[in-house]
Amino acid sequence: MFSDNLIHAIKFKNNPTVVGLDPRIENIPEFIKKAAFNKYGNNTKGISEAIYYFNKGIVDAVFDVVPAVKIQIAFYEIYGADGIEAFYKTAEYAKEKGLIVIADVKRGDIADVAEMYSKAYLQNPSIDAITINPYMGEDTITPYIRDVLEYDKGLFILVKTSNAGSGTIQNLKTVSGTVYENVAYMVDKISKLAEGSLGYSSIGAVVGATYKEEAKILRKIMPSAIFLVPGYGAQGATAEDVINCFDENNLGAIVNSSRKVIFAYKSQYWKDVYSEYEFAQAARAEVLLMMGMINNAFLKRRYIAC
Ligand SMILES: O=c1ccn([C@@H]2O[C@H](COP(=O)(O)O)[C@@H](O)[C@H]2O)c(=O)[nH]1
Repeated sequence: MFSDNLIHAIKFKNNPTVVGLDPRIENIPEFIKKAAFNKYGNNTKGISEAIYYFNKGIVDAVFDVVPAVKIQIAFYEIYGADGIEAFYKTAEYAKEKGLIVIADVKRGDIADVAEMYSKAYLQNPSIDAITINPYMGEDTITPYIRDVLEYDKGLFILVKTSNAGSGTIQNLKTVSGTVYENVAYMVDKISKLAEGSLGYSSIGAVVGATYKEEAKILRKIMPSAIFLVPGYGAQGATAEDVINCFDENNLGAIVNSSRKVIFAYKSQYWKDVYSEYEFAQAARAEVLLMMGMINNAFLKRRYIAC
């Protein structure tokens, strides 16, 4: 089952971090762009080849230390069919390297249309899980639930997102709590349908790392949901901020970092250590640092509790 596989991978690697493959062409090393553009031209094909080559380097550098990658489809869609090809080639490559592949597609539409989106991703052998937007209502997520069970895949439902403006809608108060709490109650109910042998569900929630207090509330409302936690690093959240997303066993969450990891070679911290030719080693160093920070935060939490 998806949730069992994810929990096993997190335990095996002792690492709950996920590398986000959100390639921005302007940040990809010049030597990669030069090679791809010389071969295919500075067009959607050349850019998509550069992206794929870059992603491959990142995957090769981190596959043994992280359980999963999250691929944000927007960075591929922008390059049309060539970009989509790079998206699927990246997913296939990551899968070949034994990684769990999360496609961050944030779909949401009426049920008839959702059925198409659901099949498009959840039937694909290279994709293990997707993100969806539930804000059109419970009926719109039913097709995904069916496919999660049929194809043994995972689902991460947006509950409380990491962006600064998420409160304008998600924090609105209703007679039964905030909007995001109500969505969490719905996710909790649905997640019971897909619980694995380790007590975690293949139907999880997206909870932003940038909302520490909300995460504490949400952890209680959805005890068996695995949280996909974006917002670490580039959006400002730290290991201390994500700790509330984890349960008392230090499980139940995976923390994503995209820009901060994949473009680490350009950062203030690593730029004097790694050259652009060593972009992948820099990403590995950043991810190991993140892993260390989160594992330290677990120790600190236990120490304080004693
Ligand atoms: O609430 C959300 C949901 C998804 N995301 C996605 O996570 C990454 C964040 O990238 P960083 O570079 O680490 O900031 C990106 O793919 C978003 O689409 C999110 O940020 N917040």
